[in-house]
Amino acid sequence: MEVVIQPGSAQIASLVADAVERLLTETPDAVLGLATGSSPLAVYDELVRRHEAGRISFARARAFLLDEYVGLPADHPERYRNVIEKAFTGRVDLPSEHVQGPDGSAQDVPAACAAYEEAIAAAGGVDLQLLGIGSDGHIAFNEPGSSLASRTRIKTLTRQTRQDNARFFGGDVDAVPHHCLTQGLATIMSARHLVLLATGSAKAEAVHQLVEGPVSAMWPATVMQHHPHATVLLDGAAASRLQLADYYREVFESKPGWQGL
Ligand SMILES: N[C@@H]1[C@@H](O)[C@H](O)[C@@H](COP(=O)(O)O)O[C@@H]1O
Repeated sequence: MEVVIQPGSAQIASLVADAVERLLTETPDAVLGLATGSSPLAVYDELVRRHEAGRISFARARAFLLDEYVGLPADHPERYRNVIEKAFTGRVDLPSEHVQGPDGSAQDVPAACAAYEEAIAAAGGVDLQLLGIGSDGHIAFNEPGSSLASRTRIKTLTRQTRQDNARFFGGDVDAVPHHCLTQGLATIMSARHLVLLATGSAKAEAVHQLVEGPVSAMWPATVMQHHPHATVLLDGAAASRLQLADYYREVFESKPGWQGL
């Protein structure tokens, strides 16, 4: 796992956009894994800037979302399909029919989850998966206790996650759905490159566990320690509990430029 500590979101966004630009230059029909939440927003803004400057085209790319709330109406602004369109995909030349997410309004939930797994596999798998991390260590919506071998399925959100996300629902925790459909940990682990972003001290303990803790379903993100190509980008606050922070800084500073993330 590569740990990259940067001064702030702007520097992190630039490095991640470099990785996406490089991928799309080499493979214009690459498959992107998109995350919602506030962590990737600076990355999306930077990708939009580069698209507007004529540096990146998403016209042939495809994208899959990590997760979706269950039961929100199709036009609800917090439905992740709508959130990602507003934050990113609707601002670039990525055709909307190339963007898929789990179907949170499906009547047959197991069938919808299986269909989503099949769609990702049929696209050849995800090349680069963006990830945030919950303060309880979840990735996508894989809450503590999630099977490390899990695939796309329905999950019940923890009180903590619903409280964390209440800010997107006018501060009303009761307005946050109890259920979601989420890619499983094994689904996420099938992506070829995992890129996790975390900023702020609220993430410091989860980041410490992710990078330096034992692999455990209690901190689901720790499964990433088993991934052969995982990059974790942090600001100083999110990195503040890392025991080997100085070493990670030294490794990144002495990294050959051609290597990229
Ligand atoms: N399902 C999303 C996750 O994919 C995201 O990583 C997490 C952190 O969000 P934020 O980046 O806003 O802190 O929030 C939600 O729970």
